[in-house]
Formats: sequence, C-alpha cells, structure tokens
Amino acid sequence: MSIEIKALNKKYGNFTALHEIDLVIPEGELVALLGPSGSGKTTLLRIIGGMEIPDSGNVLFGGEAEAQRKIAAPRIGFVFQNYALFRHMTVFDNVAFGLKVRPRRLRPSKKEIRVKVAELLKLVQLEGLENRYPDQLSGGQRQRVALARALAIEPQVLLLDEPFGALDAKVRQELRRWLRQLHHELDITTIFVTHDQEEALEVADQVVVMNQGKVEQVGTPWEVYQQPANPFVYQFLGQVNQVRGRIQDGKAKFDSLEWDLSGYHHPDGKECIAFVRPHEVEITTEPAAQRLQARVTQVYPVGARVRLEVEIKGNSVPIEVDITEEYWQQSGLAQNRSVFIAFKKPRIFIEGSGFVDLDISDGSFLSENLSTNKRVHIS
Ligand SMILES: Nc1ncnc2c1ncn2[C@@H]1O[C@H](COP(=O)(O)OP(=O)(O)OP(=O)(O)O)[C@@H](O)[C@H]1O
Repeated sequence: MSIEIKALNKKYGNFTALHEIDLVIPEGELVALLGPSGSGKTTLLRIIGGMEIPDSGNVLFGGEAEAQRKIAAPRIGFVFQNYALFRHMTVFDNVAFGLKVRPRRLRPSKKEIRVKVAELLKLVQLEGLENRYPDQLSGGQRQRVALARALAIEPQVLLLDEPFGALDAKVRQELRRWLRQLHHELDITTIFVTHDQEEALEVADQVVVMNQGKVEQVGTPWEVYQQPANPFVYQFLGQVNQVRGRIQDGKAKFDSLEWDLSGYHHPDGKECIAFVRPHEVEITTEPAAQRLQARVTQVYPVGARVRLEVEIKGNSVPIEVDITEEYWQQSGLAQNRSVFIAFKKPRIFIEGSGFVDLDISDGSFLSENLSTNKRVHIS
C-alpha cells in the first residue's frame, strides 16, 4: 500500500516537531527516516501509524482514489526498539497474540493459528523456540519475535522504530541484512526510523534525511551519499572535509588550489566551501600543480585502511585522509611529514547557489544547482 504525506505540521507547545512535511512512499518500498536525535522521525512515524494527531496536513494510504472510497484503516504492524514482548508469554503466544485478539468473526481457528505461527517462526528463523520465554532469548532473537508478531496480522504497512537500536554492532549488522532479505520476500511497504546512517544506506530503497522537523533530502542511498542536497546532508552521511575558500577573478580559490567558475558569474569575494570525503583526497610526498602543501599531524591505522590527519594553511580544522594500508607502507607517510594533497572529486558549495560539481578529468565541469534542480553542462 502506498503512503502519501501532505503538508504535515506538528507542534508540542511552541516547539515545532514537524514542519510542512510532504512525502510519497510508493507501494512495497523500504524507506528509512534518518536524522539526528530530535529531528522528528518518531513523531512522523507515530503520525503515520495513527498514534499521534498532526496539527494540520494529511496521511493518505493507497493514494487519493482509495482515500475517496473511504476504505477502512490499513492494517499496520509495529516494531519498537525495546522489543515490547509480553514477558509472561511464550514465543508462540507472543506471535499468536495479534490473531487471538481479533474479533470472533475474523479470528482464525486454533489449528490455523498454529500453522500461521509456525510459518512466521520459520520466516524469522526461530523454528523450535516457540516454547521459550522472552528472557530465554538473545536480544536479536527477541527482536525477530517482535517482527514475527507484527507480521502475524498480515500488515499492509510495517513501521519500525529503531528496531535494532538496542543490539550490539555485529547482531545489528546481521539483522539489517536479514531485514533487507525479508522485505524482498514479503514486499510490504515498510518505514523504519534510524539515526545510524550506515544502517539507512545499507537497508533502504529510499532514504528520507530529516533535520529539525524538516525533510532535507529524499533519495536513493547512492543519491544522498554521492549528491547531498546541502551541507547538512553531507555532514550527516559520513565523514567530510570542509575547506574554506573565496571566489576571485571568476575562480574558486583555496590557497594554491583553484578552479575556473567563470561560467557562473559569481561576484568576487564570495565565500565558498569545498566538500571532500576522506577517501577522495590524494596525498603524495611530491609537489605538483593543483596540490596544497600540508603536514601530517596524526596517523591512525585501522585495519585495512589508514586514517591520516593533515594540516593545511588557513584551515583551522585538520583534513582527514583515508588511504589503504598498502599505500601507507609504500609511501612512508608518518607524523610531521610534509605532504601535498589534491581533491579528486570536490563539490564546491556557494551560499545561495548550492553545489557545483567539478569534473576535472576532461577540463569541463558539471554543475548542479540544487535550489533550482537544473543540471547544466559547461565546458
Ligand atoms: N509528547 C511530546 N511532548 C513534547 N515534546 C515532544 C513530545 N514528543 C516529542 N517531542 C519533541 O519533539 C522533537 C522530535 O521528537 P522525535 O521523538 O520525533 O525525534 P526523533 O528524531 O525520533 O529523535 P530520537 O532519535 O531521539 O528518538 C524532540 O525535540 C522531542 O523532545
């Protein structure tokens, strides 16, 4: 079932928890609501689930046409972070609960319930554990019981609020792969709340990035990571370096690095910021054109990768550089070493204009002005 959210607003006293949220979630999609604590994710999920009333705006299930037909409220399955299993009930009874409490005319027979629960326990890979109590299960197993219980009512929409939040990193990773697979099999429209960007990128078809009650960007994991709409999304989705520069003579200048922006007619003196992820910084010990001189201040070997911090003139915050362990060994990059850095794929942010993507390889560059959503190719 598709979900359409229109101009949704919610305040708690004077505090705006959600501001003018518009969102379309196509049938069968797995969507992550991603954002920092307090950004409004849970409030939005609760409004979709009918547990909270918005001040204004609508949530339409199945689109306008269905709404006009005034269909009954959709069946919604919920899973919360804190399991919310009944501690005094076995796994079987927990999963069967939603079926047993149905009105008599809709209630399946005892035999049908037994078959259904067995099917669901197989689906969540907990066969044989039906007689255990929640206390006798691991955190990951409990969360799978919670999911089986939510699925028992054959929901048209599944809402998950930080479903793996209380689990340790390894179990979390296993469960999110498993959720992805399960969603693939069941195809139920699913919305899950997370503040973990890796989880959102790994699991979701679409990621809704939220901040301070607003939607900052909606896109595929690739889009939100590779083409963030604004500096907030850039910083929230992974590490990024910011190097401050200025527009001068039609060029974006960052000390000895410069890129021609003459096609843009930005006034001289305007501030700009180059955004570069740590793995997009090239680092050598040899000077060359279009490189900035720097000095290595810290070296952190972390498994197969090595994270370096380097200082450049005019940037108060060190630049993070991510290289392979192999390159680190070959290059002898050690603390205090003088180095030269270049940016492989910088995106330059100019206040009021959005991002400019530089494609340095063919001497031209691709610009994307996200405030107008236009793409122009300038050579
Ligand atoms: N019932 C309430 N009364 C007053 N303020 C509330 C209420 N529920 C939520 N808020 C406030 O609204 C804001 C959004 O809360 P919400 O729980 O939606 O955020 P969130 O993004 O899910 O955060 P978290 O990741 O910490 O759960 C928060 O600042 C919160 O304090």
